[in-house]
Amino acid sequence: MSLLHNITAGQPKKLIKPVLYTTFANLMAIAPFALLVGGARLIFESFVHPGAPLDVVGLWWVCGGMAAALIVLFFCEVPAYRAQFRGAYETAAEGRAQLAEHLRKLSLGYLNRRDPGDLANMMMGDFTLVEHGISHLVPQMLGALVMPVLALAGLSILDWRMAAAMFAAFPVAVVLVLFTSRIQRRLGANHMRAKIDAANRLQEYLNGIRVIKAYNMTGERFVRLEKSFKELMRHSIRIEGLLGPIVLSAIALIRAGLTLMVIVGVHLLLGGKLEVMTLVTFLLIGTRIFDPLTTALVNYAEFRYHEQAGERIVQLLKEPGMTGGVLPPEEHDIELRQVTFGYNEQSTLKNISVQMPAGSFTALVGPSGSGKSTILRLAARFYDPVEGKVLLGGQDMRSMDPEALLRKVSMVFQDVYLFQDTIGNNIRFGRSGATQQQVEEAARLACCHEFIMKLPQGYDTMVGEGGSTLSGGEKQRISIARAILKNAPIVLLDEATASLDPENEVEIQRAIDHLVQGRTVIVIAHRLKTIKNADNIIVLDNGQVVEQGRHHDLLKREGLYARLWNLQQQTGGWSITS
Ligand SMILES: Nc1ncnc2c1ncn2[C@@H]1O[C@H](COP(=O)(O)OP(=O)(O)OP(=O)(O)O)[C@@H](O)[C@H]1O
Repeated sequence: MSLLHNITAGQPKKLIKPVLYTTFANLMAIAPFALLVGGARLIFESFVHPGAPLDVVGLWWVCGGMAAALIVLFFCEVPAYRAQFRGAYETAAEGRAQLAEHLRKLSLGYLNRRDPGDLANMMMGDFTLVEHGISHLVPQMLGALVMPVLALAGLSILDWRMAAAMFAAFPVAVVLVLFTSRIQRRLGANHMRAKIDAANRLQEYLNGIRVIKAYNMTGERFVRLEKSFKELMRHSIRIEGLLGPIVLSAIALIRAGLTLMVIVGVHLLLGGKLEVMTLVTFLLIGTRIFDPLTTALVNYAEFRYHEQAGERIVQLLKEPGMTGGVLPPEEHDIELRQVTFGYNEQSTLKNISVQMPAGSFTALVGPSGSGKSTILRLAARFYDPVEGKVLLGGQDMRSMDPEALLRKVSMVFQDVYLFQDTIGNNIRFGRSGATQQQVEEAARLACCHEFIMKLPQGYDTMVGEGGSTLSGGEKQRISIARAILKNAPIVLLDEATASLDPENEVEIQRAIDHLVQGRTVIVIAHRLKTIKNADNIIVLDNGQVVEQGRHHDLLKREGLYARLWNLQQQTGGWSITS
């Protein structure tokens, strides 16, 4: 049962229709064959009993019956075919959507631990194997067994000795194939790993193709990619090379049943212990019975590999998402109370306690790697702390529904991601169902309406994947428009670095001013002049709060903040001097 559960990626009910229809179609497929045996018996009757007239009427009935059976069979096979493919594609489509939904609920910590190639392969490759399992393997395997099982029952009644000879080797073949299961599991897992590694290498190669070209590293990177492809080839050859001969041996054993049956049949016939008609019946059925049996056997071997793909999906679906069902409160002050957190064994934040009152403007400052982005991620509950609590309105965020919580938060990051969709829809992502007027209003406040209107199709202009067709400043402003449209009471902002030109900088600053009005705002500040008016500046160093207060107070202390401030005053940005 767990095999069927796995191969359907947790939806075994989807097999009911395809299996029932296919089994019925296979039952119907026996009718013409049974009529053929009947016809042959009529013909042989006149030879076995010389002088007996040929039953011409009976033969015509057989012919008519065969024609009718063919028509009935056609009308059985069409719905069977439809049920198989509908079942397969429905399962894959629903399963992919269910998995995508589940991924959204998992913590970023879990997703970070998994390779992106692994998840992409699961979404596309593993579900394709599940599709094939439902459309072909399981219905064909079970359907193929209908004829041999009925034949075994019928022939055993006709002559048990002949039936025993016919199926003598079958149990041995089954044991042989079952024996391969464990080897196949190990080889299948290795093959799957090699496939994921090749997908990761390919993704890395494609993502980094600009850097590869710029540094002329084509050769070196390509060697890694080529190596992963060769490794995949090696595992593919190994899985086929080891399992192929075992499955072929099992097939040979099954087919040997026909020879054994003929030998036993001739022996019994010569000894006068078997009628000619019985031998003829066995011969006729024997030639037809071994193909479905070998189909079932080969399908079973393949089935185990596909089952592993489904099992991976089932395991991921079992992975618990972030807990909490309580709706977040209407008070929007945020507090980190004695929080310790690390992405791995190392602690990134060490026993931090900070408060961000509702409606206040808090700035996070500190050297690179000091933990600023990590605090933002905890405030949005992308992760839960290892120790301590993150509180919203005095309540532990762990108890809150993560999705309801995210509805209260607008985020603007440095690395803006835009979807391959129109600019209008990319802004509407902030609030689905927003009218065109509302989208344009948000775009105006974010200082991007003008440049959008200059584009060929205005708000209907398509954006390349990740926003590749727009400049950094333009993408930033679109993401601010998105956040303005969302109109959430909490704003988390990773301020753009000094890489923007002065014109863009002024516009983005204006857009941000609109976004943060009257909200609880936490900003990661790279340029300290932008946070001079912050209500509280939290200075981090190596995962700890080393100072906090207002700009002038911190300057007076002459600590890390004052040093960073003086440094920025001196440089004002980097330049090439020679
Ligand atoms: N997803 C992650 N997995 C593992 N370690 C991470 C991850 N993200 C950040 N880190 C590590 O955590 C530490 C703090 O990172 P964080 O991004 O919070 O610093 P930051 O102060 O925002 O840095 P920057 O100003 O350079 O963006 C760093 O040592 C970083 O390497």
